[in-house]
Amino acid sequence: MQPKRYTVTAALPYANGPVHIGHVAGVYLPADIYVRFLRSNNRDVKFICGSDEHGVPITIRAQKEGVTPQQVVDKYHKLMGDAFRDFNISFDIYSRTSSRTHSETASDFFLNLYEKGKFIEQVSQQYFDEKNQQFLADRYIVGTCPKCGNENAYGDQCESCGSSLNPTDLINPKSMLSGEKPVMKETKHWYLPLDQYEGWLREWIVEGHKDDWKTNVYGQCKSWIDGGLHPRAVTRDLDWGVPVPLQEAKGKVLYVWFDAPIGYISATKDLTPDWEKYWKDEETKLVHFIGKDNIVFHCIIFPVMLKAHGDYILPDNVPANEFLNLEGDKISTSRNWAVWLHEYLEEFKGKGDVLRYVLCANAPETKDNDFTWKDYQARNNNELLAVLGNFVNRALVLTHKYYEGKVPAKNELTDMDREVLAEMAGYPEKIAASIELYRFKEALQEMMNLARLGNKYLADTEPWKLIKTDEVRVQTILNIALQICGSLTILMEPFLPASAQSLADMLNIKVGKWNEAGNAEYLLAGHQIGEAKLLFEKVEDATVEAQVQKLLDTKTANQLANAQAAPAKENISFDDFQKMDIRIGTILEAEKVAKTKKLLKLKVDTGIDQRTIVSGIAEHFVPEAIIGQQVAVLVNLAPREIKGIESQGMILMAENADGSLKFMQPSAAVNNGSGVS
Ligand SMILES: Nc1ncnc2c1ncn2[C@@H]1O[C@H](COP(=O)(O)OP(=O)(O)OP(=O)(O)O)[C@@H](O)[C@H]1O
Ligand SMILES: [Zn+2]
Repeated sequence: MQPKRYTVTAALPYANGPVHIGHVAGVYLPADIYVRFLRSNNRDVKFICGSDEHGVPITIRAQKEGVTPQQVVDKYHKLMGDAFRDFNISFDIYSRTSSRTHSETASDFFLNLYEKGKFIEQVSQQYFDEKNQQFLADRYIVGTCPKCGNENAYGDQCESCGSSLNPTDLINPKSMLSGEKPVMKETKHWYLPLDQYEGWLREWIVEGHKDDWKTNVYGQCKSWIDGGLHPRAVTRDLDWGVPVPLQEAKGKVLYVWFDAPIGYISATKDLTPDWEKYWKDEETKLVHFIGKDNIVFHCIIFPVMLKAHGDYILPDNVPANEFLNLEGDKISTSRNWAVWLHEYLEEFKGKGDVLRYVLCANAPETKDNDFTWKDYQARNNNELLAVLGNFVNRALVLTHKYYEGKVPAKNELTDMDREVLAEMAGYPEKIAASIELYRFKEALQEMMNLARLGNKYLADTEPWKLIKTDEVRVQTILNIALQICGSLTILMEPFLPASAQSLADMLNIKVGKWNEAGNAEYLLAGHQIGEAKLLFEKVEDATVEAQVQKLLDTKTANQLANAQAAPAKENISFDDFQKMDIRIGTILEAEKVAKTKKLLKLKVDTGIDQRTIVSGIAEHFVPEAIIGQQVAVLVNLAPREIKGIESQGMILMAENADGSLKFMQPSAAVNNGSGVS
């Protein structure tokens, strides 16, 4: 049965960095496609999102940058909101959890559960930083992971092996604030007894959603439930967050994962006075779009909160995606390994839809996927441009050429015409079926198949040849081609909204509703179409090469930033050192050793003599550029034959963390032969 209305939420992005393509592919794009589709079907839908502005990573970032947490979230809230808008993510509201409405709503929610006796209160020993007089929650504490030995594991999670941890699991715990070893101190917190809901969760998810939830989501939930659930603290000793609304809880705030999902509710309140209909009426279908690391919060913890409250509906589905990687590596905000949405939109003006297309076609729906610039280029050039853009352009240009831009009449139909029209009529339903099942990749493929159908139809009928012999037939062919274009405006709109609008402008029509797609009379004979423009442009090699270079630069910068000096070698005696005869000499000649990549043959004036040295530095220096430079030479290294040349000594080099080589040079010119000691 069709629901009366929909509430669609997209994970609240964390306001400690900009939006990247992983976020988009995982969450915001599929959610937007779904919502646009629902709107096109005249369904009553509210599309809800906002920034998640609480939690320890925000306060840590603020401390690092020497600003207030509010300044951090203000900056990223704006950056993210603007990027989503410019990318045509059509939220009905983009709110934030530092808003007044939100803190009231989250507070009330907590109190409601508190008064119903839904929490367990527990006093326990927790780490405390004596120097800063503060309890150390979650990421405020680091130490060695007991599972994998990573020395920088956080109090709540090890990012190296993915284990979820408690602060007390860490070996050698250290405060992130003072760097000191924390002490144990008593503190009281409120826990949500998830274990008491195990039976209910089993019934609701394990039995109830076996068939309609995605296997990756269902599997994760089942394994959590099978593994046994434990009470989870919903309060923290912190000063950044929604204060716990109890007298005895001064200085404590709600745990960020307790308050964030309530953010969906408070955002809806900010959107409409009718908000309760969207959260409390059984005839509303609630759908959460998220990435895989949020599954436990949206399928277990938040539903338990809603259930404990009692007034709210539960999600009908949580179509979580797996992760998108970038050029073979995990996307990471802290390592700057990402394609940032706002940067893309700046550098690729007017090409938002190309990214939407690529990220949908390659979405991590059932497994982790990889974004590469090569794939971006190929999909743009071979699919968007060659199939969709090309078909539309041909249909419009020919209509202008033969009929002054007026839709020609549909005359007598051939069998082929009838088949093409029948196939076209089937697409709206086919695409709808895929979208309703959250299979957006498949839906996009079907939309492109309609463009392929149009392309093939024109290639098979060849109106540009027929025009000389059978003009009446050409009228019919172009009429049908234009009907396909008309349907495409509607069917591509959820995926490529800006291009759908451009195409509609060219056809001089409005983007219609879903039920108008597939109609063989969508454009009436005689209708004047507008100017034909190109929907897509070729992406050149140089463009993607520049993007790849940008990523390589990031990699190098990371290597340099994270470089650790190699451990010291064993001690040697002064005599051992004295045995080495190191002199300053001048390079007189330099040339590449034939048929090698790395070797230069150098002639060096060592002050003692002029000698030949073969050095593996050809990838780092242009021969002509190093002539005349003074360098340090180990002159008593036993001679050695390299590629048939006798090398008499060694040039000393410093190797940087990025692998580049630099000469060891005196700070001012000295006589050749000067000893180094
Ligand atoms: N690479 C990715 N692929 C798919 N989904 C992602 C990816 N990274 C984040 N997401 C999802 O995007 C949503 C918002 O992410 P959130 O702001 O919580 O950042 P995050 O997971 O901490 O990412 P990051 O560490 O890269 O900033 C979440 O639902 C998350 O699962
Ligand atoms: Zn680990």
